[in-house]
Amino acid sequence: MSPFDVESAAVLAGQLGAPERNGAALIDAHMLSGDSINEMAVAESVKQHQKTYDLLAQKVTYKIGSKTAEGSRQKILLNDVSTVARHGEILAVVGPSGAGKSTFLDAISGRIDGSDLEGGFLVNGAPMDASFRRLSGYVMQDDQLYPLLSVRETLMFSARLRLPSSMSAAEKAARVEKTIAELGLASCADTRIGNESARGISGGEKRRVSIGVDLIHDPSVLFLDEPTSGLDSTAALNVVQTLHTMARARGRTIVLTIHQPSFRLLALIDRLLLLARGSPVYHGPTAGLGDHFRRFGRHVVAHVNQLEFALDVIEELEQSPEGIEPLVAFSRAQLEAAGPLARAAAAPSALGRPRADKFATSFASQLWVLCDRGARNTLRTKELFTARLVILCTSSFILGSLFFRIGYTPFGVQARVSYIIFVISSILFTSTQTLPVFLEERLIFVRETSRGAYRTSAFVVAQQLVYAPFFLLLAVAFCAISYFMVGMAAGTEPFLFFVLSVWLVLIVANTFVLFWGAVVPNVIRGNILVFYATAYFWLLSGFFTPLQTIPWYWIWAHYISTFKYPLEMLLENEFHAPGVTNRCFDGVNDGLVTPNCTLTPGDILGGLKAGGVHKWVNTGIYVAFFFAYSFFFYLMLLRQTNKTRK
Ligand SMILES: Nc1ncnc2c1ncn2[C@@H]1O[C@H](COP(=O)(O)OP(=O)(O)OP(=O)(O)O)[C@@H](O)[C@H]1O
Repeated sequence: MSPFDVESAAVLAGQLGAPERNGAALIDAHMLSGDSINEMAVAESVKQHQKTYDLLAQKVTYKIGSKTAEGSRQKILLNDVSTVARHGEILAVVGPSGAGKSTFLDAISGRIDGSDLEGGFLVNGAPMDASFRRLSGYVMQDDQLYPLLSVRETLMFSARLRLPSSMSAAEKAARVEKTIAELGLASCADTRIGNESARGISGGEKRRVSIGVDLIHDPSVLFLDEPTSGLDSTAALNVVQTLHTMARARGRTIVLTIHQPSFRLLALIDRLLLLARGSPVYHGPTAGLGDHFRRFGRHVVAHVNQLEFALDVIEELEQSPEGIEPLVAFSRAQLEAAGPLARAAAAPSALGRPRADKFATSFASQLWVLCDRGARNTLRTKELFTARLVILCTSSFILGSLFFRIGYTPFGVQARVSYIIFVISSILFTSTQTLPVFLEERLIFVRETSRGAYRTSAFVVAQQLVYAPFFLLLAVAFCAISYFMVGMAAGTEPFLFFVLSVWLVLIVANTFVLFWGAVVPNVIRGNILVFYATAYFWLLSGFFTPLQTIPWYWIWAHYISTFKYPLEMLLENEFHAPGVTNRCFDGVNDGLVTPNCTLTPGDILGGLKAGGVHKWVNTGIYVAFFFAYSFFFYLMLLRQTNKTRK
């Protein structure tokens, strides 16, 4: 073992800087050092890359549930687990199914919060804080990727978001190509990711793309939950080989969970944390696992995968009357005999406190990339784009033919009002189309922003910028078909105002749905919530329930109704239009308003309680609604980003 290796382990133990290291720390340092480490390479990498991180988990216990009067309903998911993950190494968290591997990975990566988590985590000797999440990458067990982007596009967007602006586009593209080659994705680089409805790349390839997305910016610390699941043995070996090289060559710290690794794969792993029912039953160099079990009284047969053997022993003990307790107690005693894993370090170690540069790129650059990605996804999502365009155009044509060329009669009034109400309600009630698409995107958003890929504000603005032109196209297409068929107020200004209003209704309705999409856990609840909220806004818009009949405690709902403002805007636009305002609608005096006219546009607006506020004032209020919902959407997303397992 080189002096460097001993020293860095001692650093981890919080002993660096002490004039004399005591025996326990040195034992600890020796225990922490893996024999298989290519010391020169790691030492060299430390020289080149100052940002290397060592993690220490100290006596971590995680319980869920609560203690009740009748007894404890608590479940212990992690029980007094301590471990160390060093730069330049791979630490694998292993154990039978349900042992707590993913839970431990969540804990050490800062994804578990709250009073149920006991013990502590140190990063280079300093307590782990929120900034740590930004400098580390986390590859989840579920692949959360945009199904309509190709492999190359997916990796390129990740590179554009996560690599610094100082890198040229060519350098970023080169990094993407290198990642594609390293992960063996060349043959499917231009294939779309796909999903249940549209077949794309295979499950194993998806796994590798997910890893690539988080590898591309070369994070200092990388957590991977089951990176080899769904991969054949060669592909699994390639992935772990890539991680191994990354750890060695660049001094990265890698922590992963893994199920039954093969012999060859195990050789690439430096350190193991073996868990059984949430308790540690071995922690140390991979090569030491056999010895540990030998000391426990179980002799590993030669040429047998040591980990497989250990898992078999655990399973056998679990079936026995005394359970795994003897092994847990033995392992604890071994750990204690070796000395404390680390002394709590009050001061940050020489490797430095974790420093997370907030974001790799500027707000403008993030916005540009997110708009580019959002536009591609929207254009390729048929339910959002083509289908919605076709539905709105068809609906507009049906409406136009139903109220074709209505005149200036009482029926004309009814038809105009019905047309306006139908336009608003059909848009508001069909806006939930965005919900399922957004809920899928939300998972990707959380994955990306929780690791500091971009600002939440950039995402919110990009969402609006991507949708706005698309909604303008829908509004123009819809109005161009039915507005003239119905024979609404003639003239450029009323028509353009009508288009503007329809556009705003589409935008506000979409923002309203996005806001709920950031709150609700699933599509069903989201649909119900949006539907009922919209239905009550409709009821309380003032059209069905006159303002004076609404109980005082529901008046607030009238003023925040998403129907009220566009309804008044469009009614005023129609009945105050130059060509309509002097028309008589009583059916007798069809023509200009005369003293005998019994139904003037003023009477109509008065009866509908509209026109009291200028249409541009209502427009201003409606635009304010858009900003308010966008802001709430932003706040809810921020909550999602910072959400941790409680
Ligand atoms: N929210 C929860 N409520 C109750 N039990 C939970 C909860 N989360 C996890 N568990 C339980 O905690 C244990 C550890 O779960 P975890 O997912 O960490 O195991 P694992 O070792 O990663 O399993 P696998 O290899 O099957 O993925 C399991 O028994 C699981 O059922």
